[in-house]
Amino acid sequence: MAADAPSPDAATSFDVIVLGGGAVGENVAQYATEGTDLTAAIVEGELLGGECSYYACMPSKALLRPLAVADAAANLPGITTPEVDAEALLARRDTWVSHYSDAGQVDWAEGAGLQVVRGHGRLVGEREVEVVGADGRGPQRLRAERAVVLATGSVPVIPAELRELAPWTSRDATGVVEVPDELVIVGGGVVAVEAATWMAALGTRVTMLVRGDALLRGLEPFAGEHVLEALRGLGVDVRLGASVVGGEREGARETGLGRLHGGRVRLEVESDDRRDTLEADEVLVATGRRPRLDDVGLETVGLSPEDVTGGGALPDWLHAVGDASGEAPLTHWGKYRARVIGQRILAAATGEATEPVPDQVPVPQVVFTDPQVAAVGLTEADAREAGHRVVTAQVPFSGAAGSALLRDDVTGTAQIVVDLGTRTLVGATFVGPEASELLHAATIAIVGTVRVHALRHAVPSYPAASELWLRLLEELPRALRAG
Ligand SMILES: Cc1cc2nc3c(=O)[nH]c(=O)nc-3n(C[C@H](O)[C@H](O)[C@H](O)COP(=O)(O)OP(=O)(O)OC[C@H]3O[C@@H](n4cnc5c(N)ncnc54)[C@H](O)[C@@H]3O)c2cc1C
Ligand SMILES: NC(=O)c1ccc[n+]([C@@H]2O[C@H](COP(=O)([O-])OP(=O)(O)OC[C@H]3O[C@@H](n4cnc5c(N)ncnc54)[C@H](O)[C@@H]3O)[C@@H](O)[C@H]2O)c1
Repeated sequence: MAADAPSPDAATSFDVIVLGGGAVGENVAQYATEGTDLTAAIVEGELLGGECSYYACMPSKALLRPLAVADAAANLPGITTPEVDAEALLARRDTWVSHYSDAGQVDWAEGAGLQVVRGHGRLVGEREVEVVGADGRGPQRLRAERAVVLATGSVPVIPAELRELAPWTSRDATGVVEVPDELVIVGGGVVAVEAATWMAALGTRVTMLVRGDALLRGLEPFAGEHVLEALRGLGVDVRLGASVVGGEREGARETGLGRLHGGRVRLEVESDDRRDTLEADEVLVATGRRPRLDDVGLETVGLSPEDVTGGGALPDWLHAVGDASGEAPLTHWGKYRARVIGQRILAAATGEATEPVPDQVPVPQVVFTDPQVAAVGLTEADAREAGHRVVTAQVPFSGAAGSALLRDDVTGTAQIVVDLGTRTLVGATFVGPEASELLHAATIAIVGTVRVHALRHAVPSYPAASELWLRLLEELPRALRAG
């Protein structure tokens, strides 16, 4: 059973204490102890399983998948188009978030021999942690004999001009209960484009205010262009170069997850030196996230949040992983780093050899819009900026029989970026239906430093979408065909 802080009979000393029981915290605790007698406590202030399980990845993908299938079906002659059933869609979301119960995760943790301590944890000195229960009980003092891991995740950044409006954050969008007739989304990143997709499907009139001139900056420009076209096709009013400079709302207050947070919102919007007023039932802030390190007691050990996220060395007993570390805020990346760091903690305790880790591991990411965007490694621009001499190959997503067969209106683009010196892949981006499934081959090619001439002998099945790889390799200069 999970321990409520403070629990008089709970052990107060553990080999490893993990602050934050998101997917990443769970993984690091598991990898730091598995197959040994080492003990670990996971201190969790909300739900074990964290943001991804209840408020982020799981609910958003539970909402998006039926929509993508319905849209594909609408463009596949031979089957009757399924209709979106909002109530059933939200019910699917509720199932996938286990109705906001973490009982299953607690069972898993206990099965893995991990102690769950409920409450807010903070450092109070070297290897010393204090936990205060959600009801204010405590504090309970815990001691880490070997390591403390900060896996406290991240919080949304809310621009000052919107704070007084009690805006929706991504939690409300994924947990939507009261579907607004009109919604303004501020931001043009991943949360914004995914949320716009499901909110539009639920029948909301969505306006996106994007301060830059493109969506999904940081990815290949063609990715943002495809998604812009798709969102506009769904009826989303995407306004580029538009910034919120002020706003007001009557009765702005927290009313609960996914419920309207007050009366109508009035926003002052600046674009092209013009000011307009925009009204809506709700405003969703999707302007990025920052590591949650303000309230973990770093000052008690002479550290600041910047010391943790800056990439410098931390004391040997302290680690940061996942969103809290300032690295790519993605579940799979955090879990990868958790496996590496967990294994290092275990190795230090047992004398086992540490697993070798390559210097440069590329970060993959999938944006689950329709079409999907899947990218790994460097964009062409980033590769050039990093000093690589590169060549790219680009083909339409419909360029192979298998990818064209996926639906009759296939749009999208596939591109690889190849370093001319090493003749290996340094980046790849696929935009198209089910593009996520093409990505891992690129990740393997980069991690394995496979020369592109060798990839020509990796034969994709016919007619599968992976035949796009053949098209891409054929587009490269002939000189690269020789090893
Ligand atoms: C809408 C949305 C959709 C997303 N979709 C995807 C996706 O499809 N794929 C993907 O890879 N990534 C996705 N992400 C990113 C992903 O959610 C995060 O990268 C991931 O949750 C990070 O995991 P974490 O364990 O580091 O942090 P979290 O999941 O945030 O977990 C941290 C935990 O620590 C607890 N905590 C914090 N401070 C304390 C404290 N002092 N004491 C005790 N407990 C504490 C919190 O309650 C929380 O449970 C999405 C993000 C959002 C916002
Ligand atoms: N499918 C996935 O893997 C997935 C899905 C959702 C979120 N995530 C993760 O969550 C993280 C956070 O997502 P996000 O969309 O909030 O952040 P983001 O960094 O992807 O996008 C933030 C957007 O807000 C804009 N912005 C920033 N400050 C602003 C301001 N003051 N006013 C107006 N616009 C502003 C930026 O220009 C950008 O368009 C992402 O980095 C991503 O790693 C992943």
